[in-house]
Amino acid sequence: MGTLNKKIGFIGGGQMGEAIIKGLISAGLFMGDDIYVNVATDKRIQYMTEKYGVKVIKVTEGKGYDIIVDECDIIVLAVKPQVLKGVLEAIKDLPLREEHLIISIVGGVKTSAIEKYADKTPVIRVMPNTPMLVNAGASGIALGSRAKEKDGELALTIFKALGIAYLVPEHLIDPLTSVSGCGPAYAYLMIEAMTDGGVEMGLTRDMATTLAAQTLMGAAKMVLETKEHPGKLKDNVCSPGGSTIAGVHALERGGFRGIVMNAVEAGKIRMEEVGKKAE
Ligand SMILES: NC(=O)C1=CN([C@@H]2O[C@H](COP(=O)(O)OP(=O)(O)OC[C@H]3O[C@@H](n4cnc5c(N)ncnc54)[C@H](O)[C@@H]3O)[C@@H](O)[C@H]2O)C=CC1
Ligand SMILES: O=C(O)[C@@H]1CCC=N1
Repeated sequence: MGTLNKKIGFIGGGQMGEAIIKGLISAGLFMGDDIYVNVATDKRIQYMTEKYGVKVIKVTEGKGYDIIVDECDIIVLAVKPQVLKGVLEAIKDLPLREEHLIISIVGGVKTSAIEKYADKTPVIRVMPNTPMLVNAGASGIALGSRAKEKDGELALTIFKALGIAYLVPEHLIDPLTSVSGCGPAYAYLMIEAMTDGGVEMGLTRDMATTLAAQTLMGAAKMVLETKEHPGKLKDNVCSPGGSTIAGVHALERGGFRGIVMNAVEAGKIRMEEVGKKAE
């Protein structure tokens, strides 16, 4: 048994389910043996079993969730929003108890929508992100109406093992989604664009990608470790009359900060729409 001395089951073992499983095993919170995963394809059964030594159960015609409900203390909903309703319809008649904890990472879907299908079980909503795969995740956690402080502590322990995690009121989860959930994609665009610029100036693609990625990581580390305002750190790079301020001018002429703020706003609006459709 892992250090949490609990069993955890994942309904959905795709990209995010796998990222969480990998992090939990390497943190020692759960052993492969304590982890159950529902998957939808045979290929995934073989991959998850061989790679993580977890117990994998295939879902066919809406069946296969009972083992997770019977065996696990924590049930993680890690399917796409579009299939969530079918999953909830299928698990609502299973013996979900007060002692279970449901953790949903499904984008946009409120705890109240999930609580309707599980009349005793506490529900927690988490928005993690893909850098969990390399132990550098950033998650927001919100408690549903039945979740107690101890449930929040448990979720914090789980997601802090995969990076950083904040407990927030639920109305902040959609805004947070667009900053940290979607944010990696925005950062990859920046890395790709800086790489293309480097390639245009004659750098090899490999070297330019590594330089750009290391630069974003280093800049992020500076913000986190020095706790300086990003504007001050930016000023420190800009020599008077130098190259950085010329680059900053070019970015601002293109509306860089406004565009990024628009992206964060668009992500939040879309997440709300996706959530409403899924509920
Ligand atoms: N991709 C991301 O960066 C983030 C995603 N999320 C949320 O995580 C959830 C999962 O996303 P991903 O892992 O990226 O998707 P994914 O498509 O990689 O994984 C979903 C998995 O569920 C399986 N599945 C489909 N129907 C099923 C069923 N009825 N029962 C059991 N398993 C079933 C699929 O075969 C697939 O492997 C989504 O709701 C998304 O909003 C949250 C944070 C970040
Ligand atoms: O794009 C999405 O909807 C999900 C939620 C946050 C990241 N990926």
